[in-house]
Amino acid sequence: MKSQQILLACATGGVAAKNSLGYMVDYGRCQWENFLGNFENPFCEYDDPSAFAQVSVAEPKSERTAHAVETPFISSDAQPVKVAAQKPAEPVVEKNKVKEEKGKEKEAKEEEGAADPKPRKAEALKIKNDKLIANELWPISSTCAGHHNETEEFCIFSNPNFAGGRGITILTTPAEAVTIAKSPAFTERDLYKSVKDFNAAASDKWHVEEVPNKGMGLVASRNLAMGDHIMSVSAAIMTDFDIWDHVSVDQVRRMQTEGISHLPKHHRDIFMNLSTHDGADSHEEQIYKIILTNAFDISDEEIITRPKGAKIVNFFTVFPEVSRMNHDCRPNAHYYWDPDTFTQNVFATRDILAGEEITITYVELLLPRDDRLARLDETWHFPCACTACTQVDRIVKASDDRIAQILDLQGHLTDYTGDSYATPEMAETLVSLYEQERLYSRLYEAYTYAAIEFNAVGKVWEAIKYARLAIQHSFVVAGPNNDDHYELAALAENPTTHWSHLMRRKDESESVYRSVSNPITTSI
Ligand SMILES: C[S@@+](CC[C@H](N)C(=O)[O-])C[C@H]1O[C@@H](n2cnc3c(N)ncnc32)[C@H](O)[C@@H]1O
Repeated sequence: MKSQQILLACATGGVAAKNSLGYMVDYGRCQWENFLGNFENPFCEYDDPSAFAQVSVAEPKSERTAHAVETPFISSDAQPVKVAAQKPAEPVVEKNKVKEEKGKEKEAKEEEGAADPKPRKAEALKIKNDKLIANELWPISSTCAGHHNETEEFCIFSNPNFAGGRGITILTTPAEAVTIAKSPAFTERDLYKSVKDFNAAASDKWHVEEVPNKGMGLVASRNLAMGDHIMSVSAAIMTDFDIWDHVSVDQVRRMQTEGISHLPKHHRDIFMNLSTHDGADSHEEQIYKIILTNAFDISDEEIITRPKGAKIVNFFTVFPEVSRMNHDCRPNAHYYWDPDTFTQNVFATRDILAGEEITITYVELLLPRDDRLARLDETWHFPCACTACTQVDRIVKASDDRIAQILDLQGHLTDYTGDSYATPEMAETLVSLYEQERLYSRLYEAYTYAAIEFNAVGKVWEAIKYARLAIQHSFVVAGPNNDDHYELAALAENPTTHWSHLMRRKDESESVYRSVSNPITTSI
């Protein structure tokens, strides 16, 4: 399963990415230096602040539907939407490689531009055109900034009418603003309305209250059952990751502050109430630190109106109510991003009692206790006080041993070659281990393996049972339209035509297991 990647960043600049299966990549403390040498912090790229162009203001107001009060629905030729699963967390090394390549591309482009000024002119014209269109589509589009050597500009785009008047602000390029404004959440009347209804759902299910040693937290107001919807929340502010490659940190901070001022008061107040982790000396610093402490990493990968071949853009995104959830190494809730509605959706991964805190994880959970503690300390600077972290040594060791066993079993179960030792019993052991470890948001992985392994030896009824369980659990952590859903539904419906059928059966003539070339997409 491809799954959602989030970024939650600490007030002092720590950033970590994780996907909806709890697979987390810590980028570490990324402020002005390369932490652990594994994340090239865009903040560090320019140390000469004068290298940045001064602010420019977008086209005159007459070019736009300034402060439109009418709902700005835009006609779209968008095709019906398929919400695919989300992007898996990129291995850090890969991310560095991408960045390196990006740097080389940039250099090559610069050389090209120096030799022949025409491409640069054409690009500038295109950007101007994008800007005009973006200004038409966004009721408020204001300050722009960029590096003086480049044509790339980043601007503030706000729509105070989005989600029934809750509003949204996006800091990105004009081209990306056009893409977003043409996506279903902004163009389809029913979806647009449902975003309002989602936000209104705050609720008899949960409330915010002070939680010992954690600041504020989300607490269940009534009993919730596994799979219950907890909230769906639209974004307050989305900041394009690439902005730090082109705009100085100070300028980004000013733009974020201006962007927040464009939000309607109600939404702005909820945002301004969020945690800065350790306080702030000015309004601008408060906004900056709120974003660092509370942002999730959202990808536009699944926005279907994205032009073919266009690069994928990631955003630091704050969904204010969702950010009230504190971390727990054995959380009882999980979330996924729905690009159709531009909402972050939270569901219970187990039964939750009234009065219990509702929690998510900020880090990869298939790690020994000490590694989890270290990551949380390095990245968020808080000592994790959850029950899994504060047990006596003997219990911690038993838990660490189970984690090691889980990783070992996964190694076998993801081996689809003829040499694999994987068996249905291994998959059932994995189910049991996840239950013992209370890692409920990962159960569907184990159910998926069990479905495949039983089908692989021809036990179709067990395969159907586990495929159905996997579907039920994957809804909770990745939404109803995740990629694996279709695969698992095909398996549950007709196991004998599924690629996994009899996959592990011994071939009598060659005495080897049959290997497959198209294993299920589960990325764990
Ligand atoms: C996204 S916010 C969570 C909500 C926050 N507690 C509030 O008051 O709004 C993240 C911050 O909450 C605190 N926090 C989250 N989980 C915690 C935990 N398990 N233990 C201690 N502090 C925690 C840390 O200060 C962290 O920087």
